[in-house]
Amino acid sequence: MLKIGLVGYGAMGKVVEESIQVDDELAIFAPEYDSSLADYQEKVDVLLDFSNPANLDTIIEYATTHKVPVVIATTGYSEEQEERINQLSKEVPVLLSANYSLGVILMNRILKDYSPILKDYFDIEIIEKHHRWKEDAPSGTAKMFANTINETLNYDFVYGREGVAKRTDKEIGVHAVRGGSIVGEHEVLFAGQDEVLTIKHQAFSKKIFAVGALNGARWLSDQKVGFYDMNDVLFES
Ligand SMILES: NC(=O)C1=CN([C@@H]2O[C@H](COP(=O)(O)OP(=O)(O)OC[C@H]3O[C@@H](n4cnc5c(N)ncnc54)[C@H](OP(=O)(O)O)[C@@H]3O)[C@@H](O)[C@H]2O)C=CC1
Ligand SMILES: O=C(O)C1=N[C@H](C(=O)O)C[C@H](O)C1
Repeated sequence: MLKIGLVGYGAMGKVVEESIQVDDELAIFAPEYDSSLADYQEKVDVLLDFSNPANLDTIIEYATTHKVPVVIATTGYSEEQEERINQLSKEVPVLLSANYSLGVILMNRILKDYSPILKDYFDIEIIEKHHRWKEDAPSGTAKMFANTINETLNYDFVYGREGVAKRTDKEIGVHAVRGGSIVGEHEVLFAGQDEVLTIKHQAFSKKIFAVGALNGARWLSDQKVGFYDMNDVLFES
């Protein structure tokens, strides 16, 4: 039985709890459903964080003190925080993904393989859509896609456009839409002359993120100290 220390009991935390309750191999451990790990009376096997970047200090302190692997799902970290997560991975196993759905991980792989070809023919724009309660913009997934596409390009990222804002050849536009209860949509447009190629992922339920992150937690519990992403979970084992 793997004891999951759930950090964050918001919209995603509740869906994670539901997913754990129907799984005989997992147990949830978050006694007060409080984001403060100081209340944990018992050592958990893996921390699973769906909360807020403001919790990072507490997570690092708990993980390093108890030598517990950490699955990070929270998005919106600053560069300085990303560097601290990197340092954390030198002490405990860390799995980080801005999106734990299978479709998005596969889409990222498609973008990695095909953007180097497509970039010679098309302008690239990313559009993400999320629910009205989302705090960070653009989404972690949109940033992941932008970084993947840019691996071989070194273009500028342009976040939205306003006023006189003519596009250049060497930019990737990134656009965030917020409204209603949209679970999560990510679209990458490859726009050419008289034709547009679109690669798109739509999430219809938050369950896909919870299930993916729990699979990641199972996998991470057997790993050595290091920094991992979902490619390691899905394709390297
Ligand atoms: N990687 C992935 O696949 C996915 C990642 N996410 C990310 O997970 C995170 C949580 O998403 P979601 O559950 O929808 O968000 P919610 O706002 O619904 O929940 C956030 C949770 O974090 C807690 N929290 C702790 N500290 C803070 C703080 N300083 N400010 C705000 N909240 C805090 C909240 O506690 P309280 O209620 O007491 O404020 C709440 O329990 C987000 O960063 C989101 O982008 C979401 C879906 C998929
Ligand atoms: O906040 C959300 O809801 C989501 N956040 C993640 C992100 O920022 O990419 C993943 C998913 O799209 C849902």
